[in-house]
Amino acid sequence: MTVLSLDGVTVGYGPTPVLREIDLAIERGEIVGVVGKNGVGKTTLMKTVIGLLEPTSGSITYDGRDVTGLAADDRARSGIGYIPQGRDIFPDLTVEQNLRMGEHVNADGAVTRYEEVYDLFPVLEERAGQDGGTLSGGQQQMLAIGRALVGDPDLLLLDEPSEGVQPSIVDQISEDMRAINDELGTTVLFVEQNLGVIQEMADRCYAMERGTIVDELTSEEIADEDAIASHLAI
Ligand SMILES: Nc1ncnc2c1ncn2[C@@H]1O[C@H](COP(=O)(O)OP(=O)(O)OP(=O)(O)O)[C@@H](O)[C@H]1O
Repeated sequence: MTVLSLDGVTVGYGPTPVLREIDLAIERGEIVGVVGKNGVGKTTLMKTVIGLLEPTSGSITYDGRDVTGLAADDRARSGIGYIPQGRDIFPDLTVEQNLRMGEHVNADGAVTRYEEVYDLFPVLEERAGQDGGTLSGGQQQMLAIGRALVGDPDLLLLDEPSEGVQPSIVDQISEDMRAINDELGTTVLFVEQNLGVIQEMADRCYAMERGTIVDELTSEEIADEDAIASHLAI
């Protein structure tokens, strides 16, 4: 079943479009990557899906419902979680307080997943009383993922999870995302430039250039470094 589709979406920050005529479809349970060099519009795509930018034309369907005009907070409550580039955790709040922030997007009666978050990331339980700003980059990324999971999303959007994370932890983040997908059934759409993360996480990828989708890569093509390298900033 298709959980998210964009049909002919054109959007920008002013009169000039940054994304033009974007078509994509994500099936329930998939992990789909978006690759492309700096400035092609990957973050803009994420912001459009979560409702921070309104398309000038085209439509967005989530869970069988047209959400093109739906406000960002309503989209979050309907199950779209977002982990922004740079994570945006609250450095002066404790780990636990940061996680509690995730509850604010919950619809009344939604399950909050503290136990599952602490099972996935035991370090967050160990450091529950510590300020978020004292965690390493990788732990902050775990906290940002945990905060989004507390909101009980069906679809999780993740913007450059490997950025600012030391190489030894980067693999761990990819494995954690696969575990979240497997165990919680969460569908994932992520932006990434790190080849290893893309190869570890993605079932398939969309490749972007200058505001449009120019290619779709299968898992076989993702495994072939030469096929994917032209879409990355390396
Ligand atoms: N707030 C904004 N106002 C105006 N233009 C913006 C804004 N944010 C991004 N842009 C422009 O939109 C285009 C796409 O930017 P976007 O951040 O979506 O790219 P990206 O592929 O995510 O890049 P990166 O890999 O560097 O994060 C760029 O030309 C950028 O200058």
